[in-house]
Amino acid sequence: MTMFAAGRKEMQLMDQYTMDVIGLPGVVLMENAGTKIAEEVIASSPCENPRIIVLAGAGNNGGDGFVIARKLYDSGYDCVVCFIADPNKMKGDAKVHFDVYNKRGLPIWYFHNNSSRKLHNLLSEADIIVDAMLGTGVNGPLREPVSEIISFVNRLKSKIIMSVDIPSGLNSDTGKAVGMAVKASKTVSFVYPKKGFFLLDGPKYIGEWKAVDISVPTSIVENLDLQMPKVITEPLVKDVIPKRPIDGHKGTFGHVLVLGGSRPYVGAPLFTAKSSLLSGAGLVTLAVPESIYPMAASQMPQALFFPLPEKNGQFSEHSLDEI
Ligand SMILES: NC(=O)C1=CN([C@@H]2O[C@H](COP(=O)(O)OP(=O)(O)OC[C@H]3O[C@@H](n4cnc5c(N)ncnc54)[C@H](O)[C@@H]3O)[C@@H](O)[C@H]2O)[C@@H](O)CC1
Ligand SMILES: [K+]
Repeated sequence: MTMFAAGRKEMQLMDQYTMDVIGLPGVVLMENAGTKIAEEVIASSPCENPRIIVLAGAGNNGGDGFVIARKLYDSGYDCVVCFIADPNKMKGDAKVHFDVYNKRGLPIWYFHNNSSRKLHNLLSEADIIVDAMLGTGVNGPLREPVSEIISFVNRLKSKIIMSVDIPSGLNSDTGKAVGMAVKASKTVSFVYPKKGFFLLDGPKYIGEWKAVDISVPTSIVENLDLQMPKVITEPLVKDVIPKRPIDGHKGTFGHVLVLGGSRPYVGAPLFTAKSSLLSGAGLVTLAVPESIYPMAASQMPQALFFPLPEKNGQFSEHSLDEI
């Protein structure tokens, strides 16, 4: 499967198509999303009975958090949701899962202005922190209490911090962390990794990343003609590099001519020739100004050499005739 890097818009279009055209409701996607993350949390568990805290916001990322906590609870884990927003702001699919969680009477703790110390204690005692505060819907500089909570989470040592879809605070399109973002040890993203994982601040925040299927079919990319950058993965590289015939030899894998260098710049043609051989070329010929030929040849005996006429340490016009 081709791995694309998706932006916020593309994810919205794919989710919407799955719901409106295919007919799979958003609450089902959220159930799938939460189930997949709960499996990842269990697989990453550092001990037999980890204490798990799920930080949940009021949007759909927080809705995922409620599913994750319910699944973990039902699998026998010690898990509590810390809800960091105003419950009255919950709506849509997230509200459905918030209500399900509460009707089950599962553990929840509501963060409020004077409860920072209690939250710090809860976080300090946790083995795993699941970050479901903000997802692709983050907009503008972080507001309180999210920024205070993120700065505390980032100061904690030796915890597993798993971000749901994207580290809270990171922009999924640009990779910009406006002020700050959660420094995740692992980010588990839905359908595709987000473009922001690979841009600007992204690589500093995402930790290890993984994309999981939530029943949004990837064929939608073609149906909607979405244009997204490809992520260079091992399967993609294997697909792109031609297969080497079993009876192949140096004559079958192509012959690269490296033309370059001058008296002060000997390294560039040598690096290019070495890279060519490492990339699979059968033969490499280095055409260099004749005065640097002895030095270049001593560095790379595996290449063929073609010294060319020079003037003041650079190719002269007579080189053209030889080439
Ligand atoms: N059906 C769907 O659309 C699905 C969505 N999913 C989840 O939904 C997420 C996107 O959900 P939403 O679009 O609801 O957005 P988010 O949940 O990412 O963010 C919206 C919430 O963040 C708050 N917020 C935004 N900017 C803020 C800031 N600068 N400071 C403080 N608070 C801020 C908003 O007040 C709102 O409560 C995805 O990342 C993914 O986790 C998944 O459940 C899969 C299915
Ligand atoms: K998140």
